[in-house]
Amino acid sequence: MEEVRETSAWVARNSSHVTIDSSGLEKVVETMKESIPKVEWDYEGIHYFDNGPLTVQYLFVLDALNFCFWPDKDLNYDHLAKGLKEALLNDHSAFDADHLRKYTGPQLRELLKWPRSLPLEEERVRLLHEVGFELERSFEGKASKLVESCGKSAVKLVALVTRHFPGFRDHSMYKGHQVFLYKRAQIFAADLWGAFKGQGYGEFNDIGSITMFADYIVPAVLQQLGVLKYSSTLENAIRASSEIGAGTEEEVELRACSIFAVEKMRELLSIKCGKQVLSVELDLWLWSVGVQCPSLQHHRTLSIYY
Ligand SMILES: Nc1nc2c(c(CN[C@H]3C=C[C@H](O)[C@@H]3O)cn2[C@@H]2O[C@H](COP(=O)(O)O)[C@@H](O)[C@H]2O)c(=O)[nH]1
Repeated sequence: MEEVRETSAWVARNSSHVTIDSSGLEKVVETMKESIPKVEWDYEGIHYFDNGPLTVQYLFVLDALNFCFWPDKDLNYDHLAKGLKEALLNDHSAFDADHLRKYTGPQLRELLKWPRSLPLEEERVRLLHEVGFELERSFEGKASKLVESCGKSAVKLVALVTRHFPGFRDHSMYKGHQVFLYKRAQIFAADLWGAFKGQGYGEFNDIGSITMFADYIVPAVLQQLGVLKYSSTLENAIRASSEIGAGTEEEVELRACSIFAVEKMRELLSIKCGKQVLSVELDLWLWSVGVQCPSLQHHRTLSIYY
């Protein structure tokens, strides 16, 4: 994901509101010298897995909807992963492409057993339709065909997903530059790799190319660890739970600086301790720390990308 790395680095070099504190970064790496924390994919036991193509379909639908849970204070990622799993266990055809094309808001709510409107519900439904329609048009209705056509390359998979499915084209304009973040497309590749343990549909020869997934949890963890520093205006806005507009400098910097910081962390681990770690592994560790910390305050942006 050279374009994600390069454009995030550009943002980090030109940022106004978020900075990477190199001594904070070194301290964190120091604590990881002895043993690098490793978190098992699906450590929560909430995902569907049958070692076959239906799991690929499940993960693609999951990552098509893997964004913006916070507007409902009781809703989180676990509800989505578990709800979709239950739906699939009850009806193996629930995510067939022709079904995906037809979901309504109330049906999606029912599927997730959620008693009220979902945040950005209309967008969630539109994205499901987009996935169903394009899978049917180009991949015989099967996300597994999409994955098979990538020749074990995560980079190709991200390129193919973003080319065919506009909802996955997570990018922004920043100080006149186009910045690529591709959170949901990259996490789809990582979820396959994690779920299938690097085998079968999860075998990618270039998994090291994937960056961290710029969401709203990991930036907050990096700040708490002292790796990211915010301007006082940004810090106050996050503390006050004020909404931060999508595409604002602040929002792009929070996400891009997180990607750059995790790349730096990986580099430093290699230089200082000779340990080779994947950004995907660092991401899952940082994310799991964040979701287990209920007092963590994260930035709030209405977005379909994360
Ligand atoms: N960077 C990063 N962000 C991630 C995930 C995951 C889940 N990955 C699964 C894969 C294997 C594991 O076992 C995990 O279960 C979700 N998110 C993001 O978090 C936010 C949800 O927060 P809350 O509202 O509190 O539930 C939202 O933006 C969502 O898109 C990740 O891994 N990395």
